[in-house]
Amino acid sequence: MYDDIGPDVSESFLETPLHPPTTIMSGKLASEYDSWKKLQHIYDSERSKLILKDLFAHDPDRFSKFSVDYASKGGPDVTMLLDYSKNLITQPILDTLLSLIREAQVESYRDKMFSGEHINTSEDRAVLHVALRNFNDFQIQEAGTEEVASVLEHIKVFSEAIRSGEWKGYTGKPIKTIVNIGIGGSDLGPVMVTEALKPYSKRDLAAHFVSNIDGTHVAETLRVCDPETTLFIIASKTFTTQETITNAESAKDWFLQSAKDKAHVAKHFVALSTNTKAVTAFGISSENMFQFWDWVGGRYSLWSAIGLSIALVIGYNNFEQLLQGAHAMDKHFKETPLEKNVPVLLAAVGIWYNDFYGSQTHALLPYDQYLHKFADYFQQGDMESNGKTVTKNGHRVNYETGPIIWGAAGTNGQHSFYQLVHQGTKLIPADFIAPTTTHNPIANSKHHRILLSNFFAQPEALAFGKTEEQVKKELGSGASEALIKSKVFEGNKPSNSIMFPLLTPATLGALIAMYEHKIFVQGVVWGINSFDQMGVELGKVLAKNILAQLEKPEDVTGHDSSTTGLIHYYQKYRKE
Ligand SMILES: O=P(O)(O)OC[C@H]1O[C@@H](O)[C@H](O)[C@@H](O)[C@@H]1O
Repeated sequence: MYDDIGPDVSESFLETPLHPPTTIMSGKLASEYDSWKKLQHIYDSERSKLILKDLFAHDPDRFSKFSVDYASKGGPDVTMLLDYSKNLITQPILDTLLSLIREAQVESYRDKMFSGEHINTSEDRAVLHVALRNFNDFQIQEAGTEEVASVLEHIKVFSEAIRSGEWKGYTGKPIKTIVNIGIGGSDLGPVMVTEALKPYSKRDLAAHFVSNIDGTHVAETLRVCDPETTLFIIASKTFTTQETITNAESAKDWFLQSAKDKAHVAKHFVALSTNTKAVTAFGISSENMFQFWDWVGGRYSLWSAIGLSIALVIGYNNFEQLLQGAHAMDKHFKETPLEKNVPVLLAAVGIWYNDFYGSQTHALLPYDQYLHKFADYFQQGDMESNGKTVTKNGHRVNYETGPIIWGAAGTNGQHSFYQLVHQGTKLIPADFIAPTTTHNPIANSKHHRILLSNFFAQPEALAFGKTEEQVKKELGSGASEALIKSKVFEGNKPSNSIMFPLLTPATLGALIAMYEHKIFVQGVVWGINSFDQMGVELGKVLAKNILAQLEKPEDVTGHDSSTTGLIHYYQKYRKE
């Protein structure tokens, strides 16, 4: 049944809609909106006046005007500060950006998403990751949403059985190691969250994540696993993804070399999927399957059964806190006026740089080692969602869509790529993210104070720079012109700063949901479908074809000379 693994079976292509999408689109390109034209005019005529140094000098209240104190309403207490004052905006610019968001009917699309309308038009699906963390609050009409609570209960019971040692492996020993086998959305969320919430983890339960088809990934992982005490979690929405199924088969072969009897698979393999048939065919019984639904997009799925590894690592109660923190952010996004709506504001300033300043990238810079996978996670979250050139109506856009997302945990980045951010030729908007309090207050929190001093200093340096006069004064007479120029920081580089008291499960939930909704808002403005991923298909199709040609040089046909040459090189030098 796995003959057709790979090219044409990703979640995007599984169910091509046979009937037209239910949502009627206006068909306008973003650049046709009046507010877009107004923004272009403002950019052309006022750009030279948008100097952060002057904007701050002329308005002592700039910080309070351009910052929001987020506080959760209901659920666990979460507070967060968004300071967006160090952006190249004025109140009229922000107002116009918000008009653009209104003109694009973001509020109406937001409500459509929350009510379960099929806003993923190309696949005719609802987009309901918000239903996974809803706790019976919003009214959502979609088949499957009524089953969310029972899947959470399944996760709870199972994770407690594993964590307490009640669940035993085939030789009667408790589980000591879990291995999540998945890729993309079935990997990045659990990896990022389990890293981020390490202080809440059960330290004597080792967690590994295998994603890459490169045999090295699974081989190196299995090297440190004991088949008697290892649980494999096969995470795949479609359960047809080539990498995941191949890795899972290899893990099963490795396990059976020791366990011998296939009946033991039930104690050591569970599946997280929407595809019961394929899970059963793999040899995992439906009792050991944690269900989710086609309205959960892969990159929005950590809140679903895909989060099982998270619940195992941090415990079910903490997993639920993560969901509740996200739910409170959903409420904020749904109910707060645009002017104070954190995801909307992030989206608005992002559009300003992406579409008017021509910024190509956006950096996520968490000053928290636990968030070291945050940018990796949102590379998929943002770039797979908004990396599109065609609108929902099939028109080619004549503006930039999703930014390139990248970043690293501070202060490491400062010693590598910050040089270019400060003095390079590109404008790189960045989000600086930090907790006021650390989980590791070693040396009387000295480390954290140093970390935060950098967190405060970098946006300040980016915004205000260092003038030639300042450099001259510092260097004194005799310094060469070239040296002086090399030490000037032009400044006027924009950033957001996001702070919260402590990286708790609920805070992390809110932070992730905040970025999810930012991505949503931008996608609606650009008129694209943020919830399919057709762009990942072509390479898979070509790879399937090439895989069948790898044996003999004479089989290699139908390629350009470069691809043919590369395959021939492989065939000449490979050693099996
Ligand atoms: O969970 P699955 O079905 O194995 O899919 C994994 C990933 O597969 C990729 O092809 C998709 O681009 C991702 O969006 C998805 O998360």
